[in-house]
Amino acid sequence: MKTIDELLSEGVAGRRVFVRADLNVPLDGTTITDDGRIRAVVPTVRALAEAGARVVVASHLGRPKGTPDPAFSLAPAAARLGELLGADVAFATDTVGESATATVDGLADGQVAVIENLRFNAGETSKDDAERGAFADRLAALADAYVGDGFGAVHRKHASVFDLPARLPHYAGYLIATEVGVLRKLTDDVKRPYVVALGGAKVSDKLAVIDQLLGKADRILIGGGMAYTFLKAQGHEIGTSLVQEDQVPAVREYLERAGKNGVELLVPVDTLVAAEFPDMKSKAPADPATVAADAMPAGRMGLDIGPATSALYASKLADAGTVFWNGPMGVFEHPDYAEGTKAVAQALIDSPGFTVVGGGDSAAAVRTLGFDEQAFGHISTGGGASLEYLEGKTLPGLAALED
Ligand SMILES: Nc1ncnc2c1ncn2[C@@H]1O[C@H](COP(=O)(O)OP(=O)(O)O)[C@@H](O)[C@H]1O
Ligand SMILES: O=C(OP(=O)(O)O)[C@H](O)COP(=O)(O)O
Repeated sequence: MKTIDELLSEGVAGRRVFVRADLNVPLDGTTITDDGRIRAVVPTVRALAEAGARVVVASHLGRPKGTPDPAFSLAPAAARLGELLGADVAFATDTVGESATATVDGLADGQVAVIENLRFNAGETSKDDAERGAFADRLAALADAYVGDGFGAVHRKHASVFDLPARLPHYAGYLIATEVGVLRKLTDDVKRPYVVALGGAKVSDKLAVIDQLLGKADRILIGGGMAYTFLKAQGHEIGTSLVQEDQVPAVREYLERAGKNGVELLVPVDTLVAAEFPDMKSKAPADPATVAADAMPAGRMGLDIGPATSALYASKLADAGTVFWNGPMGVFEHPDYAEGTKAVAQALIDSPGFTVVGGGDSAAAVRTLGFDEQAFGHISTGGGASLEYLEGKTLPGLAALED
């Protein structure tokens, strides 16, 4: 894999360099609530700009449906990137249209532009190779070289991640190099017990990862929106909680296999429930009840792990040699559902082992809940990407950067 340092040594002055970043940051309206992913790509963008490149930064944000949707505009991220760089950053209001072409054509050496959300185009995420390829062709017309630095998206076989690097001289950016360097430690030299904590809302993606983790981890702690598919698989009532019905049989099989393999696969013993998902705007008190995991009332939604589960999970982290945590334990953005996530974050800090927190929201959680980033071994910008790396899978966005 060639790195950005090789590109810099070849000389980039006057060349248009496409940087595929992951600027998928949490937003409250147009306010960025955690800018960690933007800060993470600054070294790459700054190095290119200082060397005189015309830098074209691209990313997805959220999951728009292949068509422009102002709620998912990258404009706030572009503005924040400009603040962090201490320079004007141009913004194209489309991705491969007139605005993008004019904006890139208007760049002087050393200037930076952000183009609009890649996922405003159906070609970005299409499963059809030709459709993705056609979109990648249009992206390729904007640049002379490609730097892959969107680590959080390298597990996606998307046009800007997988197809575009094949069309341009391609290099790995500083963030990808750092992330891979750290995660390699978790595959090559894992100190045991190896504990993986999983939560969050991308239930389908993350349930699939457990299959492989059962052969690698000593303990797997389940929380967040994933937990209720497990409780359902155990035959419990889960009310209106998040669930991945089609994966219930697979989860049942995981529970059985964990028992046979001697892996501790732990699910919550208690949970916080409420009548509805909390109002994130007002953050009004939600008044949840704590119930045993096998006694959830119908019509209620599980929104955090309960205190007994927090204590149990803390005890399972207390002697860990290695910890990987992806996915908040509850809807931490609301103060009434943040305790489980806080407890697990604190347990990682207290653990003697090497600790890695991965994922856009998990990283945002530890920062916005007031934890010191330095107290963790590594905070990764990738959740699903890190998990799939740890699974041992070939990641499209890394494979595409190989020579
Ligand atoms: N019980 C739950 N029900 C619904 N959403 C949940 C639950 N627990 C956690 N979440 C949500 O999961 C989201 C983060 O999920 P995800 O994107 O999978 O994590 P990451 O970005 O760290 O990989 C948070 O916004 C949080 O509110
Ligand atoms: O937020 C992301 O992943 P993560 O939630 O696993 O950390 C990445 O930006 C990938 O986004 P996607 O899961 O919509 O492809």
